[in-house]
Amino acid sequence: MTIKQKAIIWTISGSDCSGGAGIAADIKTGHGLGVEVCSLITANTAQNSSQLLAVNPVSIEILQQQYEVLIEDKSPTVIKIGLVANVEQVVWLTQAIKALKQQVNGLIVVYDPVGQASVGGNFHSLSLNELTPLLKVVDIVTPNLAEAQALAQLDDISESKQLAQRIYQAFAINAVIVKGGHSEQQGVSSDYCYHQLNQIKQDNQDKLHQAISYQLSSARIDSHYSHGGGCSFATALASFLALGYLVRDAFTLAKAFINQGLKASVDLSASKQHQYYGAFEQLGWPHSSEDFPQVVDDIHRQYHDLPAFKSLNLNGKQLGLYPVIDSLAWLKRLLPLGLEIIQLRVKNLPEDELEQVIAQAVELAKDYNTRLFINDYWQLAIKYGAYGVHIGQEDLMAADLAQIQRAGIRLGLSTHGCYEFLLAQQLQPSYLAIGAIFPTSTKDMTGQIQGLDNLAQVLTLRPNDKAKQIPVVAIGGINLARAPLVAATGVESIAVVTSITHADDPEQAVAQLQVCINKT
Ligand SMILES: Cc1ncc(COP(=O)(O)OP(=O)(O)O)c(N)n1
Ligand SMILES: Cc1nc(C(=O)O)sc1CCOP(=O)(O)O
Ligand SMILES: [Mg+2]
Repeated sequence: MTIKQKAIIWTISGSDCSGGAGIAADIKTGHGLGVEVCSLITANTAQNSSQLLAVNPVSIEILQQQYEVLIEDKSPTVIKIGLVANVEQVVWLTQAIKALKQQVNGLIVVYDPVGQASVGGNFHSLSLNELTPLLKVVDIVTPNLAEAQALAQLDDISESKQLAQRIYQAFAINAVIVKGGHSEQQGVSSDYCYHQLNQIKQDNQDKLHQAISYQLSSARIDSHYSHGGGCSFATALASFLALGYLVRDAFTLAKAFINQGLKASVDLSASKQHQYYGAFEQLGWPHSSEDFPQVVDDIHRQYHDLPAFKSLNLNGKQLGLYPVIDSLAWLKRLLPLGLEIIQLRVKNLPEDELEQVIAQAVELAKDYNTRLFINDYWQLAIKYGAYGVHIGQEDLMAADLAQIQRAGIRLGLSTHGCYEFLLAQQLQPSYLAIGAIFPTSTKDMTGQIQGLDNLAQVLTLRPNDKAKQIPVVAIGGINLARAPLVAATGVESIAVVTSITHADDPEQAVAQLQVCINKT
């Protein structure tokens, strides 16, 4: 058996003697998510379910000792900072992070700016001015609404978006996630992330403008067993980042982790007569689709009342092998092979030639029972009555989905990770593609390689009721050796380019790949 080296995160925060928050929450969270958690304790807090009695900061000397032993053989991938107790600690921590960033390539620092205890009382009396040097070296902050108002210096604003933007601009923070757990919004908990895709802390300021935002929303779950929920969110986020997830996916998984824990806490809450403030339940990797949030996005605001796209009408058959080819010659060669689906993916053809190719492709496919999807060119797909169109995430906003729907042609959507998968699933397309499963030479998919575990994970994001599940296609780097592993996840279809177009015998490659995917 090979044992995989675990990713290491450091938590730099306070100890909570009641065991619910701080270091205790961080260790339970990280452990359940499969990362190794090392701790640097900043303070020993005396608290229980009704009061915060004392915060006893540790000295800089003790912090330095913890740092020195850890850096020797437990270098972190991600650092999560929680309670920082005084100005001396801010100064020390700022220097330590600067030094670590020189030493550890790609280090990410997440700061959960805990200020007040939920049972009342302050953890520190640091002013914003005093905290600013630290804020300027961290990459991600995860304030709740009150903490965001303090960081943004906008006490009368309760809109997460505005607060996040202000914090982002004031401190050049790579991602600001404003948690909605304590907001006044009726029945809904909405978390907002303002994120700059390129790492500005090691880059130039021009890129400040390329920010993108993500909003996730769930039904509010009220539980008195939520002590340490904020720490757990930040540590879950840090753990998912350490495991290699992009910010948008780590954010989504962390929100699902919190929903899962809060739901488990509800029963415990109910069993207590009075409002005992118990510890948040850390239950490991979130698996149930019901714990995952809704993605709130402009595209959904625009299309919230659009009905589901037409189905692929498989009548119990498996979608199977999905060749993606780039010419009429390939289409003519593959159509007679009895495939359920083929995609024409043409790049860089002059406009008039492109239109001719699409028109002819649709005409050719009419003599076969193969579903022909046109990649990218949705207007031409509608014009020539193609069976369907495949659209990528980058083209989603520009495409007129209502027009595609009215034209009665099917829609396939690309996704890369759980955030995009949830977003696309809400649009109810005819199929969902997920990639790139493996590295591929066909397209630059840097940073978006899913692996088999992620493929299996997104498949669980579909509703439990099989009849309501949208078929999923796996794509990217799939060859004959890997196809059985992909098929074993239960995915309905595998899409391939080079495994067919670069094969010595493409017809044989089709037959062999078909066997792999249709066997399951
Ligand atoms: C089945 C399938 N999945 C994903 C893609 C990729 O589409 P997109 O993201 O639009 O990228 P391009 O193919 O246009 O480069 C696909 N074509 N088919
Ligand atoms: C076109 C494409 N889209 C991907 C995605 O993940 O969205 S991966 C990919 C390339 C697929 O080619 P091959 O089978 O040669 O690896
Ligand atoms: Mg495309």
